[in-house]
Amino acid sequence: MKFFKRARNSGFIIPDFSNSVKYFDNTKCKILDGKLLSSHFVTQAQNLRSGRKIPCLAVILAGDNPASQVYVNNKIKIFKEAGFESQSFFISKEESTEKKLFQTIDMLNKDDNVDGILVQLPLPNGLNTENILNRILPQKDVDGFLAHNLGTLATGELNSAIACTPFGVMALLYAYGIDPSGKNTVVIGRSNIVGKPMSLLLLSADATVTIAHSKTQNLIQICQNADILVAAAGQPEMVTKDFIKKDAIVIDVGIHRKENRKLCGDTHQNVKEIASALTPVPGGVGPMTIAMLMLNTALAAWNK
Ligand SMILES: Nc1nc2c(c(=O)[nH]1)N[C@@H](CN(C=O)c1ccc(C(=O)N[C@@H](CCC(=O)O)C(=O)O)cc1)CN2
Repeated sequence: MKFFKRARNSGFIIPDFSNSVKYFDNTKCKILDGKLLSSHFVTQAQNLRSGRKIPCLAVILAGDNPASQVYVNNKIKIFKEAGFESQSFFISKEESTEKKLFQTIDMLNKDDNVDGILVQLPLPNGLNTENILNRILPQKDVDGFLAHNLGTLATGELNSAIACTPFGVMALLYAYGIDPSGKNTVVIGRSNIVGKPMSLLLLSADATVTIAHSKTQNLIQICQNADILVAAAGQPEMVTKDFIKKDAIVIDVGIHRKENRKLCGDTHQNVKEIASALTPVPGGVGPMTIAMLMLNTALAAWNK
């Protein structure tokens, strides 16, 4: 964007504001700030800690996925900031067998000081994720991924660990005064980690819920009916403004690294032209995932 141009006749530099409206993002779309909200959670967790058992999380990282290494380090750093304890178990790709992971989980299941066990996903190829996760005791499943905990959520009970990403989405919605009750909501994605628990949480909050996925027909029309649209499709910038009902709230759960190294989500930036609120990537749902992990670990430690 240029504010000046060279005059055609004189060659002088003269002001030119003709494009200035494009300089700032002048849409009215509100940005739902997960980074800010997550920092409030960390502070509150710090304050609540005094006089109680120090919550302890054990993180298992199998293999050498570089993004997973970053996420695990972030978790350890944030736990430390809140005065929580964490232990990490790094298992090389070569050593990552089902037997080795079972042994590590069994040892942590028995350790009374460990309140929560987290196996960082994705696991190296060849390992059966479900088998390995199901080795964790349900009361130590602070990711909320186990069939036991997802099943509890399906009954409408909210008293066992809830998957951190959808839990963080609900916290963000309520923090911005957005009540899903009675709203038409569409969740794109049906994974056990995000799509299904997200839909169950919205249902528990009295929303009308549609789950869309890769085989859904007329996806755009379905999304155009959503007051709240949750994009968890795993496809970079797939959701464009054409999907969005005017003034809808758009929650972007995706996180992808583009060729230019910048991060993007499942939604295109042009949704801001139509939506009334959007979670940014980065700084939206991602930080809330870690905040909710802290909350789940604290609850596992304090509600024994
Ligand atoms: N056992 C688990 N594995 C995975 C989970 C999970 O919840 N439990 N979720 C993702 C990865 N993840 C946490 O593990 C995670 C990803 C991203 C963020 C985040 O805060 N992202 C930042 C951007 C970070 C960057 O610069 O790369 C943001 O969105 O602002 C937090 C947690 C898969 N595996």
